Amino acid sequence: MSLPGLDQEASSVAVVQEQSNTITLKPNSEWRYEVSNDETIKVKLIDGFAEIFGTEISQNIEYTFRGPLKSCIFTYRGCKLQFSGDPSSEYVSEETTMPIYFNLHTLLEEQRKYVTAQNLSRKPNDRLKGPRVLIIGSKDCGRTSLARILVSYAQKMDRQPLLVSLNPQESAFTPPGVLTGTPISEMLNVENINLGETITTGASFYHQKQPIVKYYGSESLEKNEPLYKYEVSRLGVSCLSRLEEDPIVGNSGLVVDTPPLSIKNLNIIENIISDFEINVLVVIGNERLSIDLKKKLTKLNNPPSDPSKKLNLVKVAKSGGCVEKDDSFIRSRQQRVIKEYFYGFDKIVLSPYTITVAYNEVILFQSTNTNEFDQSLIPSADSFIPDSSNADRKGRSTMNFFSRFEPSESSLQHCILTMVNPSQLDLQKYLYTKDDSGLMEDVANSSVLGFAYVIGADDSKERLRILIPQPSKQLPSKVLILTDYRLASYFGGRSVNSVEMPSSGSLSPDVAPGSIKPSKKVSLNSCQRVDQVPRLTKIVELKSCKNHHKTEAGILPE
Ligand SMILES: Nc1ncnc2c1ncn2[C@@H]1O[C@H](COP(=O)(O)OP(=O)(O)OP(=O)(O)O)[C@@H](O)[C@H]1O
Repeated sequence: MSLPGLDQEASSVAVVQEQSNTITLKPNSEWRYEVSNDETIKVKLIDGFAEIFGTEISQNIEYTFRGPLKSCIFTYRGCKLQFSGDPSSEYVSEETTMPIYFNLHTLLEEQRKYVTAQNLSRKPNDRLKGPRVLIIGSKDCGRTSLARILVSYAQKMDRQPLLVSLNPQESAFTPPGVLTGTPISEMLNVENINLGETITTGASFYHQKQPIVKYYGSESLEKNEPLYKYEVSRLGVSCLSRLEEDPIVGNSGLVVDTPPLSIKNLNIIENIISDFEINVLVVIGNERLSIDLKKKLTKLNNPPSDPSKKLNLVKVAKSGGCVEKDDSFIRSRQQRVIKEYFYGFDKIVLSPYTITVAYNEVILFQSTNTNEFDQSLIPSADSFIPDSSNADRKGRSTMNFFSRFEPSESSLQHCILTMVNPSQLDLQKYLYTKDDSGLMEDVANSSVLGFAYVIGADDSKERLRILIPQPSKQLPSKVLILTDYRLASYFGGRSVNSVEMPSSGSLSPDVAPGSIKPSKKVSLNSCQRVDQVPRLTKIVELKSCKNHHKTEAGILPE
């Protein structure tokens, strides 16, 4: 006997639990799941199309997701998933913000098309740049997820955008504590979201990413805000020159992910806008922040003479799936990323190298805590202009971003160090002198070569045992900078019995390269083409649209 009304309700739910581990998703719905620390779930797409933060997953390939993890699998057209393992939480939601994010992608793609067409008739030094997008919002509002979605969709359209991560707590493609800029020319690794494959991880199924990495060393912006701004500006210079030199990347633009920022961090936001020549500022789910930013940025900036530098503010909704990442979740993920940097994971096993170096063979720096030095030495925000003119460099050289320290067991045991390469200096002379003039600035301007882990420091023998990722009898660089990250104990060589590589499988993307033809009439609730939207005259709010219409490529939100 059935109760009146219940049948009707049951048929409207998006999920049908056919077996205990099979999930059927209706179009435009997502399966959200959480995996606890050290737990693993395996998921297979057995029918239809699905994606993880914009990256397509293949049918009949088993994907392994290791905790701690909070994530989702979304489908535009409906799909059937099978999973094994024990997620700590899992449910299906139809309240997705993906169509909104897709609309934002369409808006950016329109701008890329416009820029590509314009650049055909322009000289190399006069080329326009594709959209430069900055994503901001409060903690856990989904900035990183949106950044991944936007670069993945762009990559599916055969673009090569730069993914810039300015959040040292969760650096992209590296261990934490650094700022990165990475050209995305191939799909992202959905199983290993933070790290993925880089050139240090050897042969892999996924295309290896080659980030440019700048040191910051901490996740607290307050600890050394001048250094943070400085490194952001140096990364900005590198990223913009990549956009200028490489026409494919230049037409594709860049997407900048940030730490949680509020209106109190206006100074940092303004710096990022100028350092990366941002022209699309996306605020996630924070009405107050977008209104405050509109007021402040309109007041503080005169309209630029160059129309391609106009700044447009776009407000998008926060996904209901975004979950708060507590401190223990963040720490466990960071520890896992660091271990994987040295040892790889089940599918790509790495063998790091242990070397021994004498205390007097290395030059060690640590980031200065700004609370500890003379505030009058901090240059004003205006001096962090991405410009390498001599006057500017001279001004900065008075700034002590770093302090040198002597190696000892108490200061170095189990610490993570970054290796930087100030190549233009005769380092030998700095090994035996305390005069750091010239060295500090060179260190601040260098890129990070890689990371090292101090297994042990022996004060009696004055020797360090260091783990490095590449085969070498000596350190690739004698200049090392301390980060705030330590591992509780030496994690030792992990033994892994089998090395399994996923077979390639054929991809049938929801958004196949070149297959989507954005509707000529992109109806985005008052959105105009990004480069035509007047500067901050109106906050554009992207909304999802319930109606869909068929295109050659499939379903496209109207
Ligand atoms: N639709 C969704 N369903 C399930 N989980 C999601 C969804 N969107 C985001 N998440 C998860 O929510 C968490 C927060 O998202 P994300 O890391 O993108 O936010 P953030 O704003 O970058 O965070 P932070 O402030 O820590 O930098 C992440 O673990 C992410 O995987």
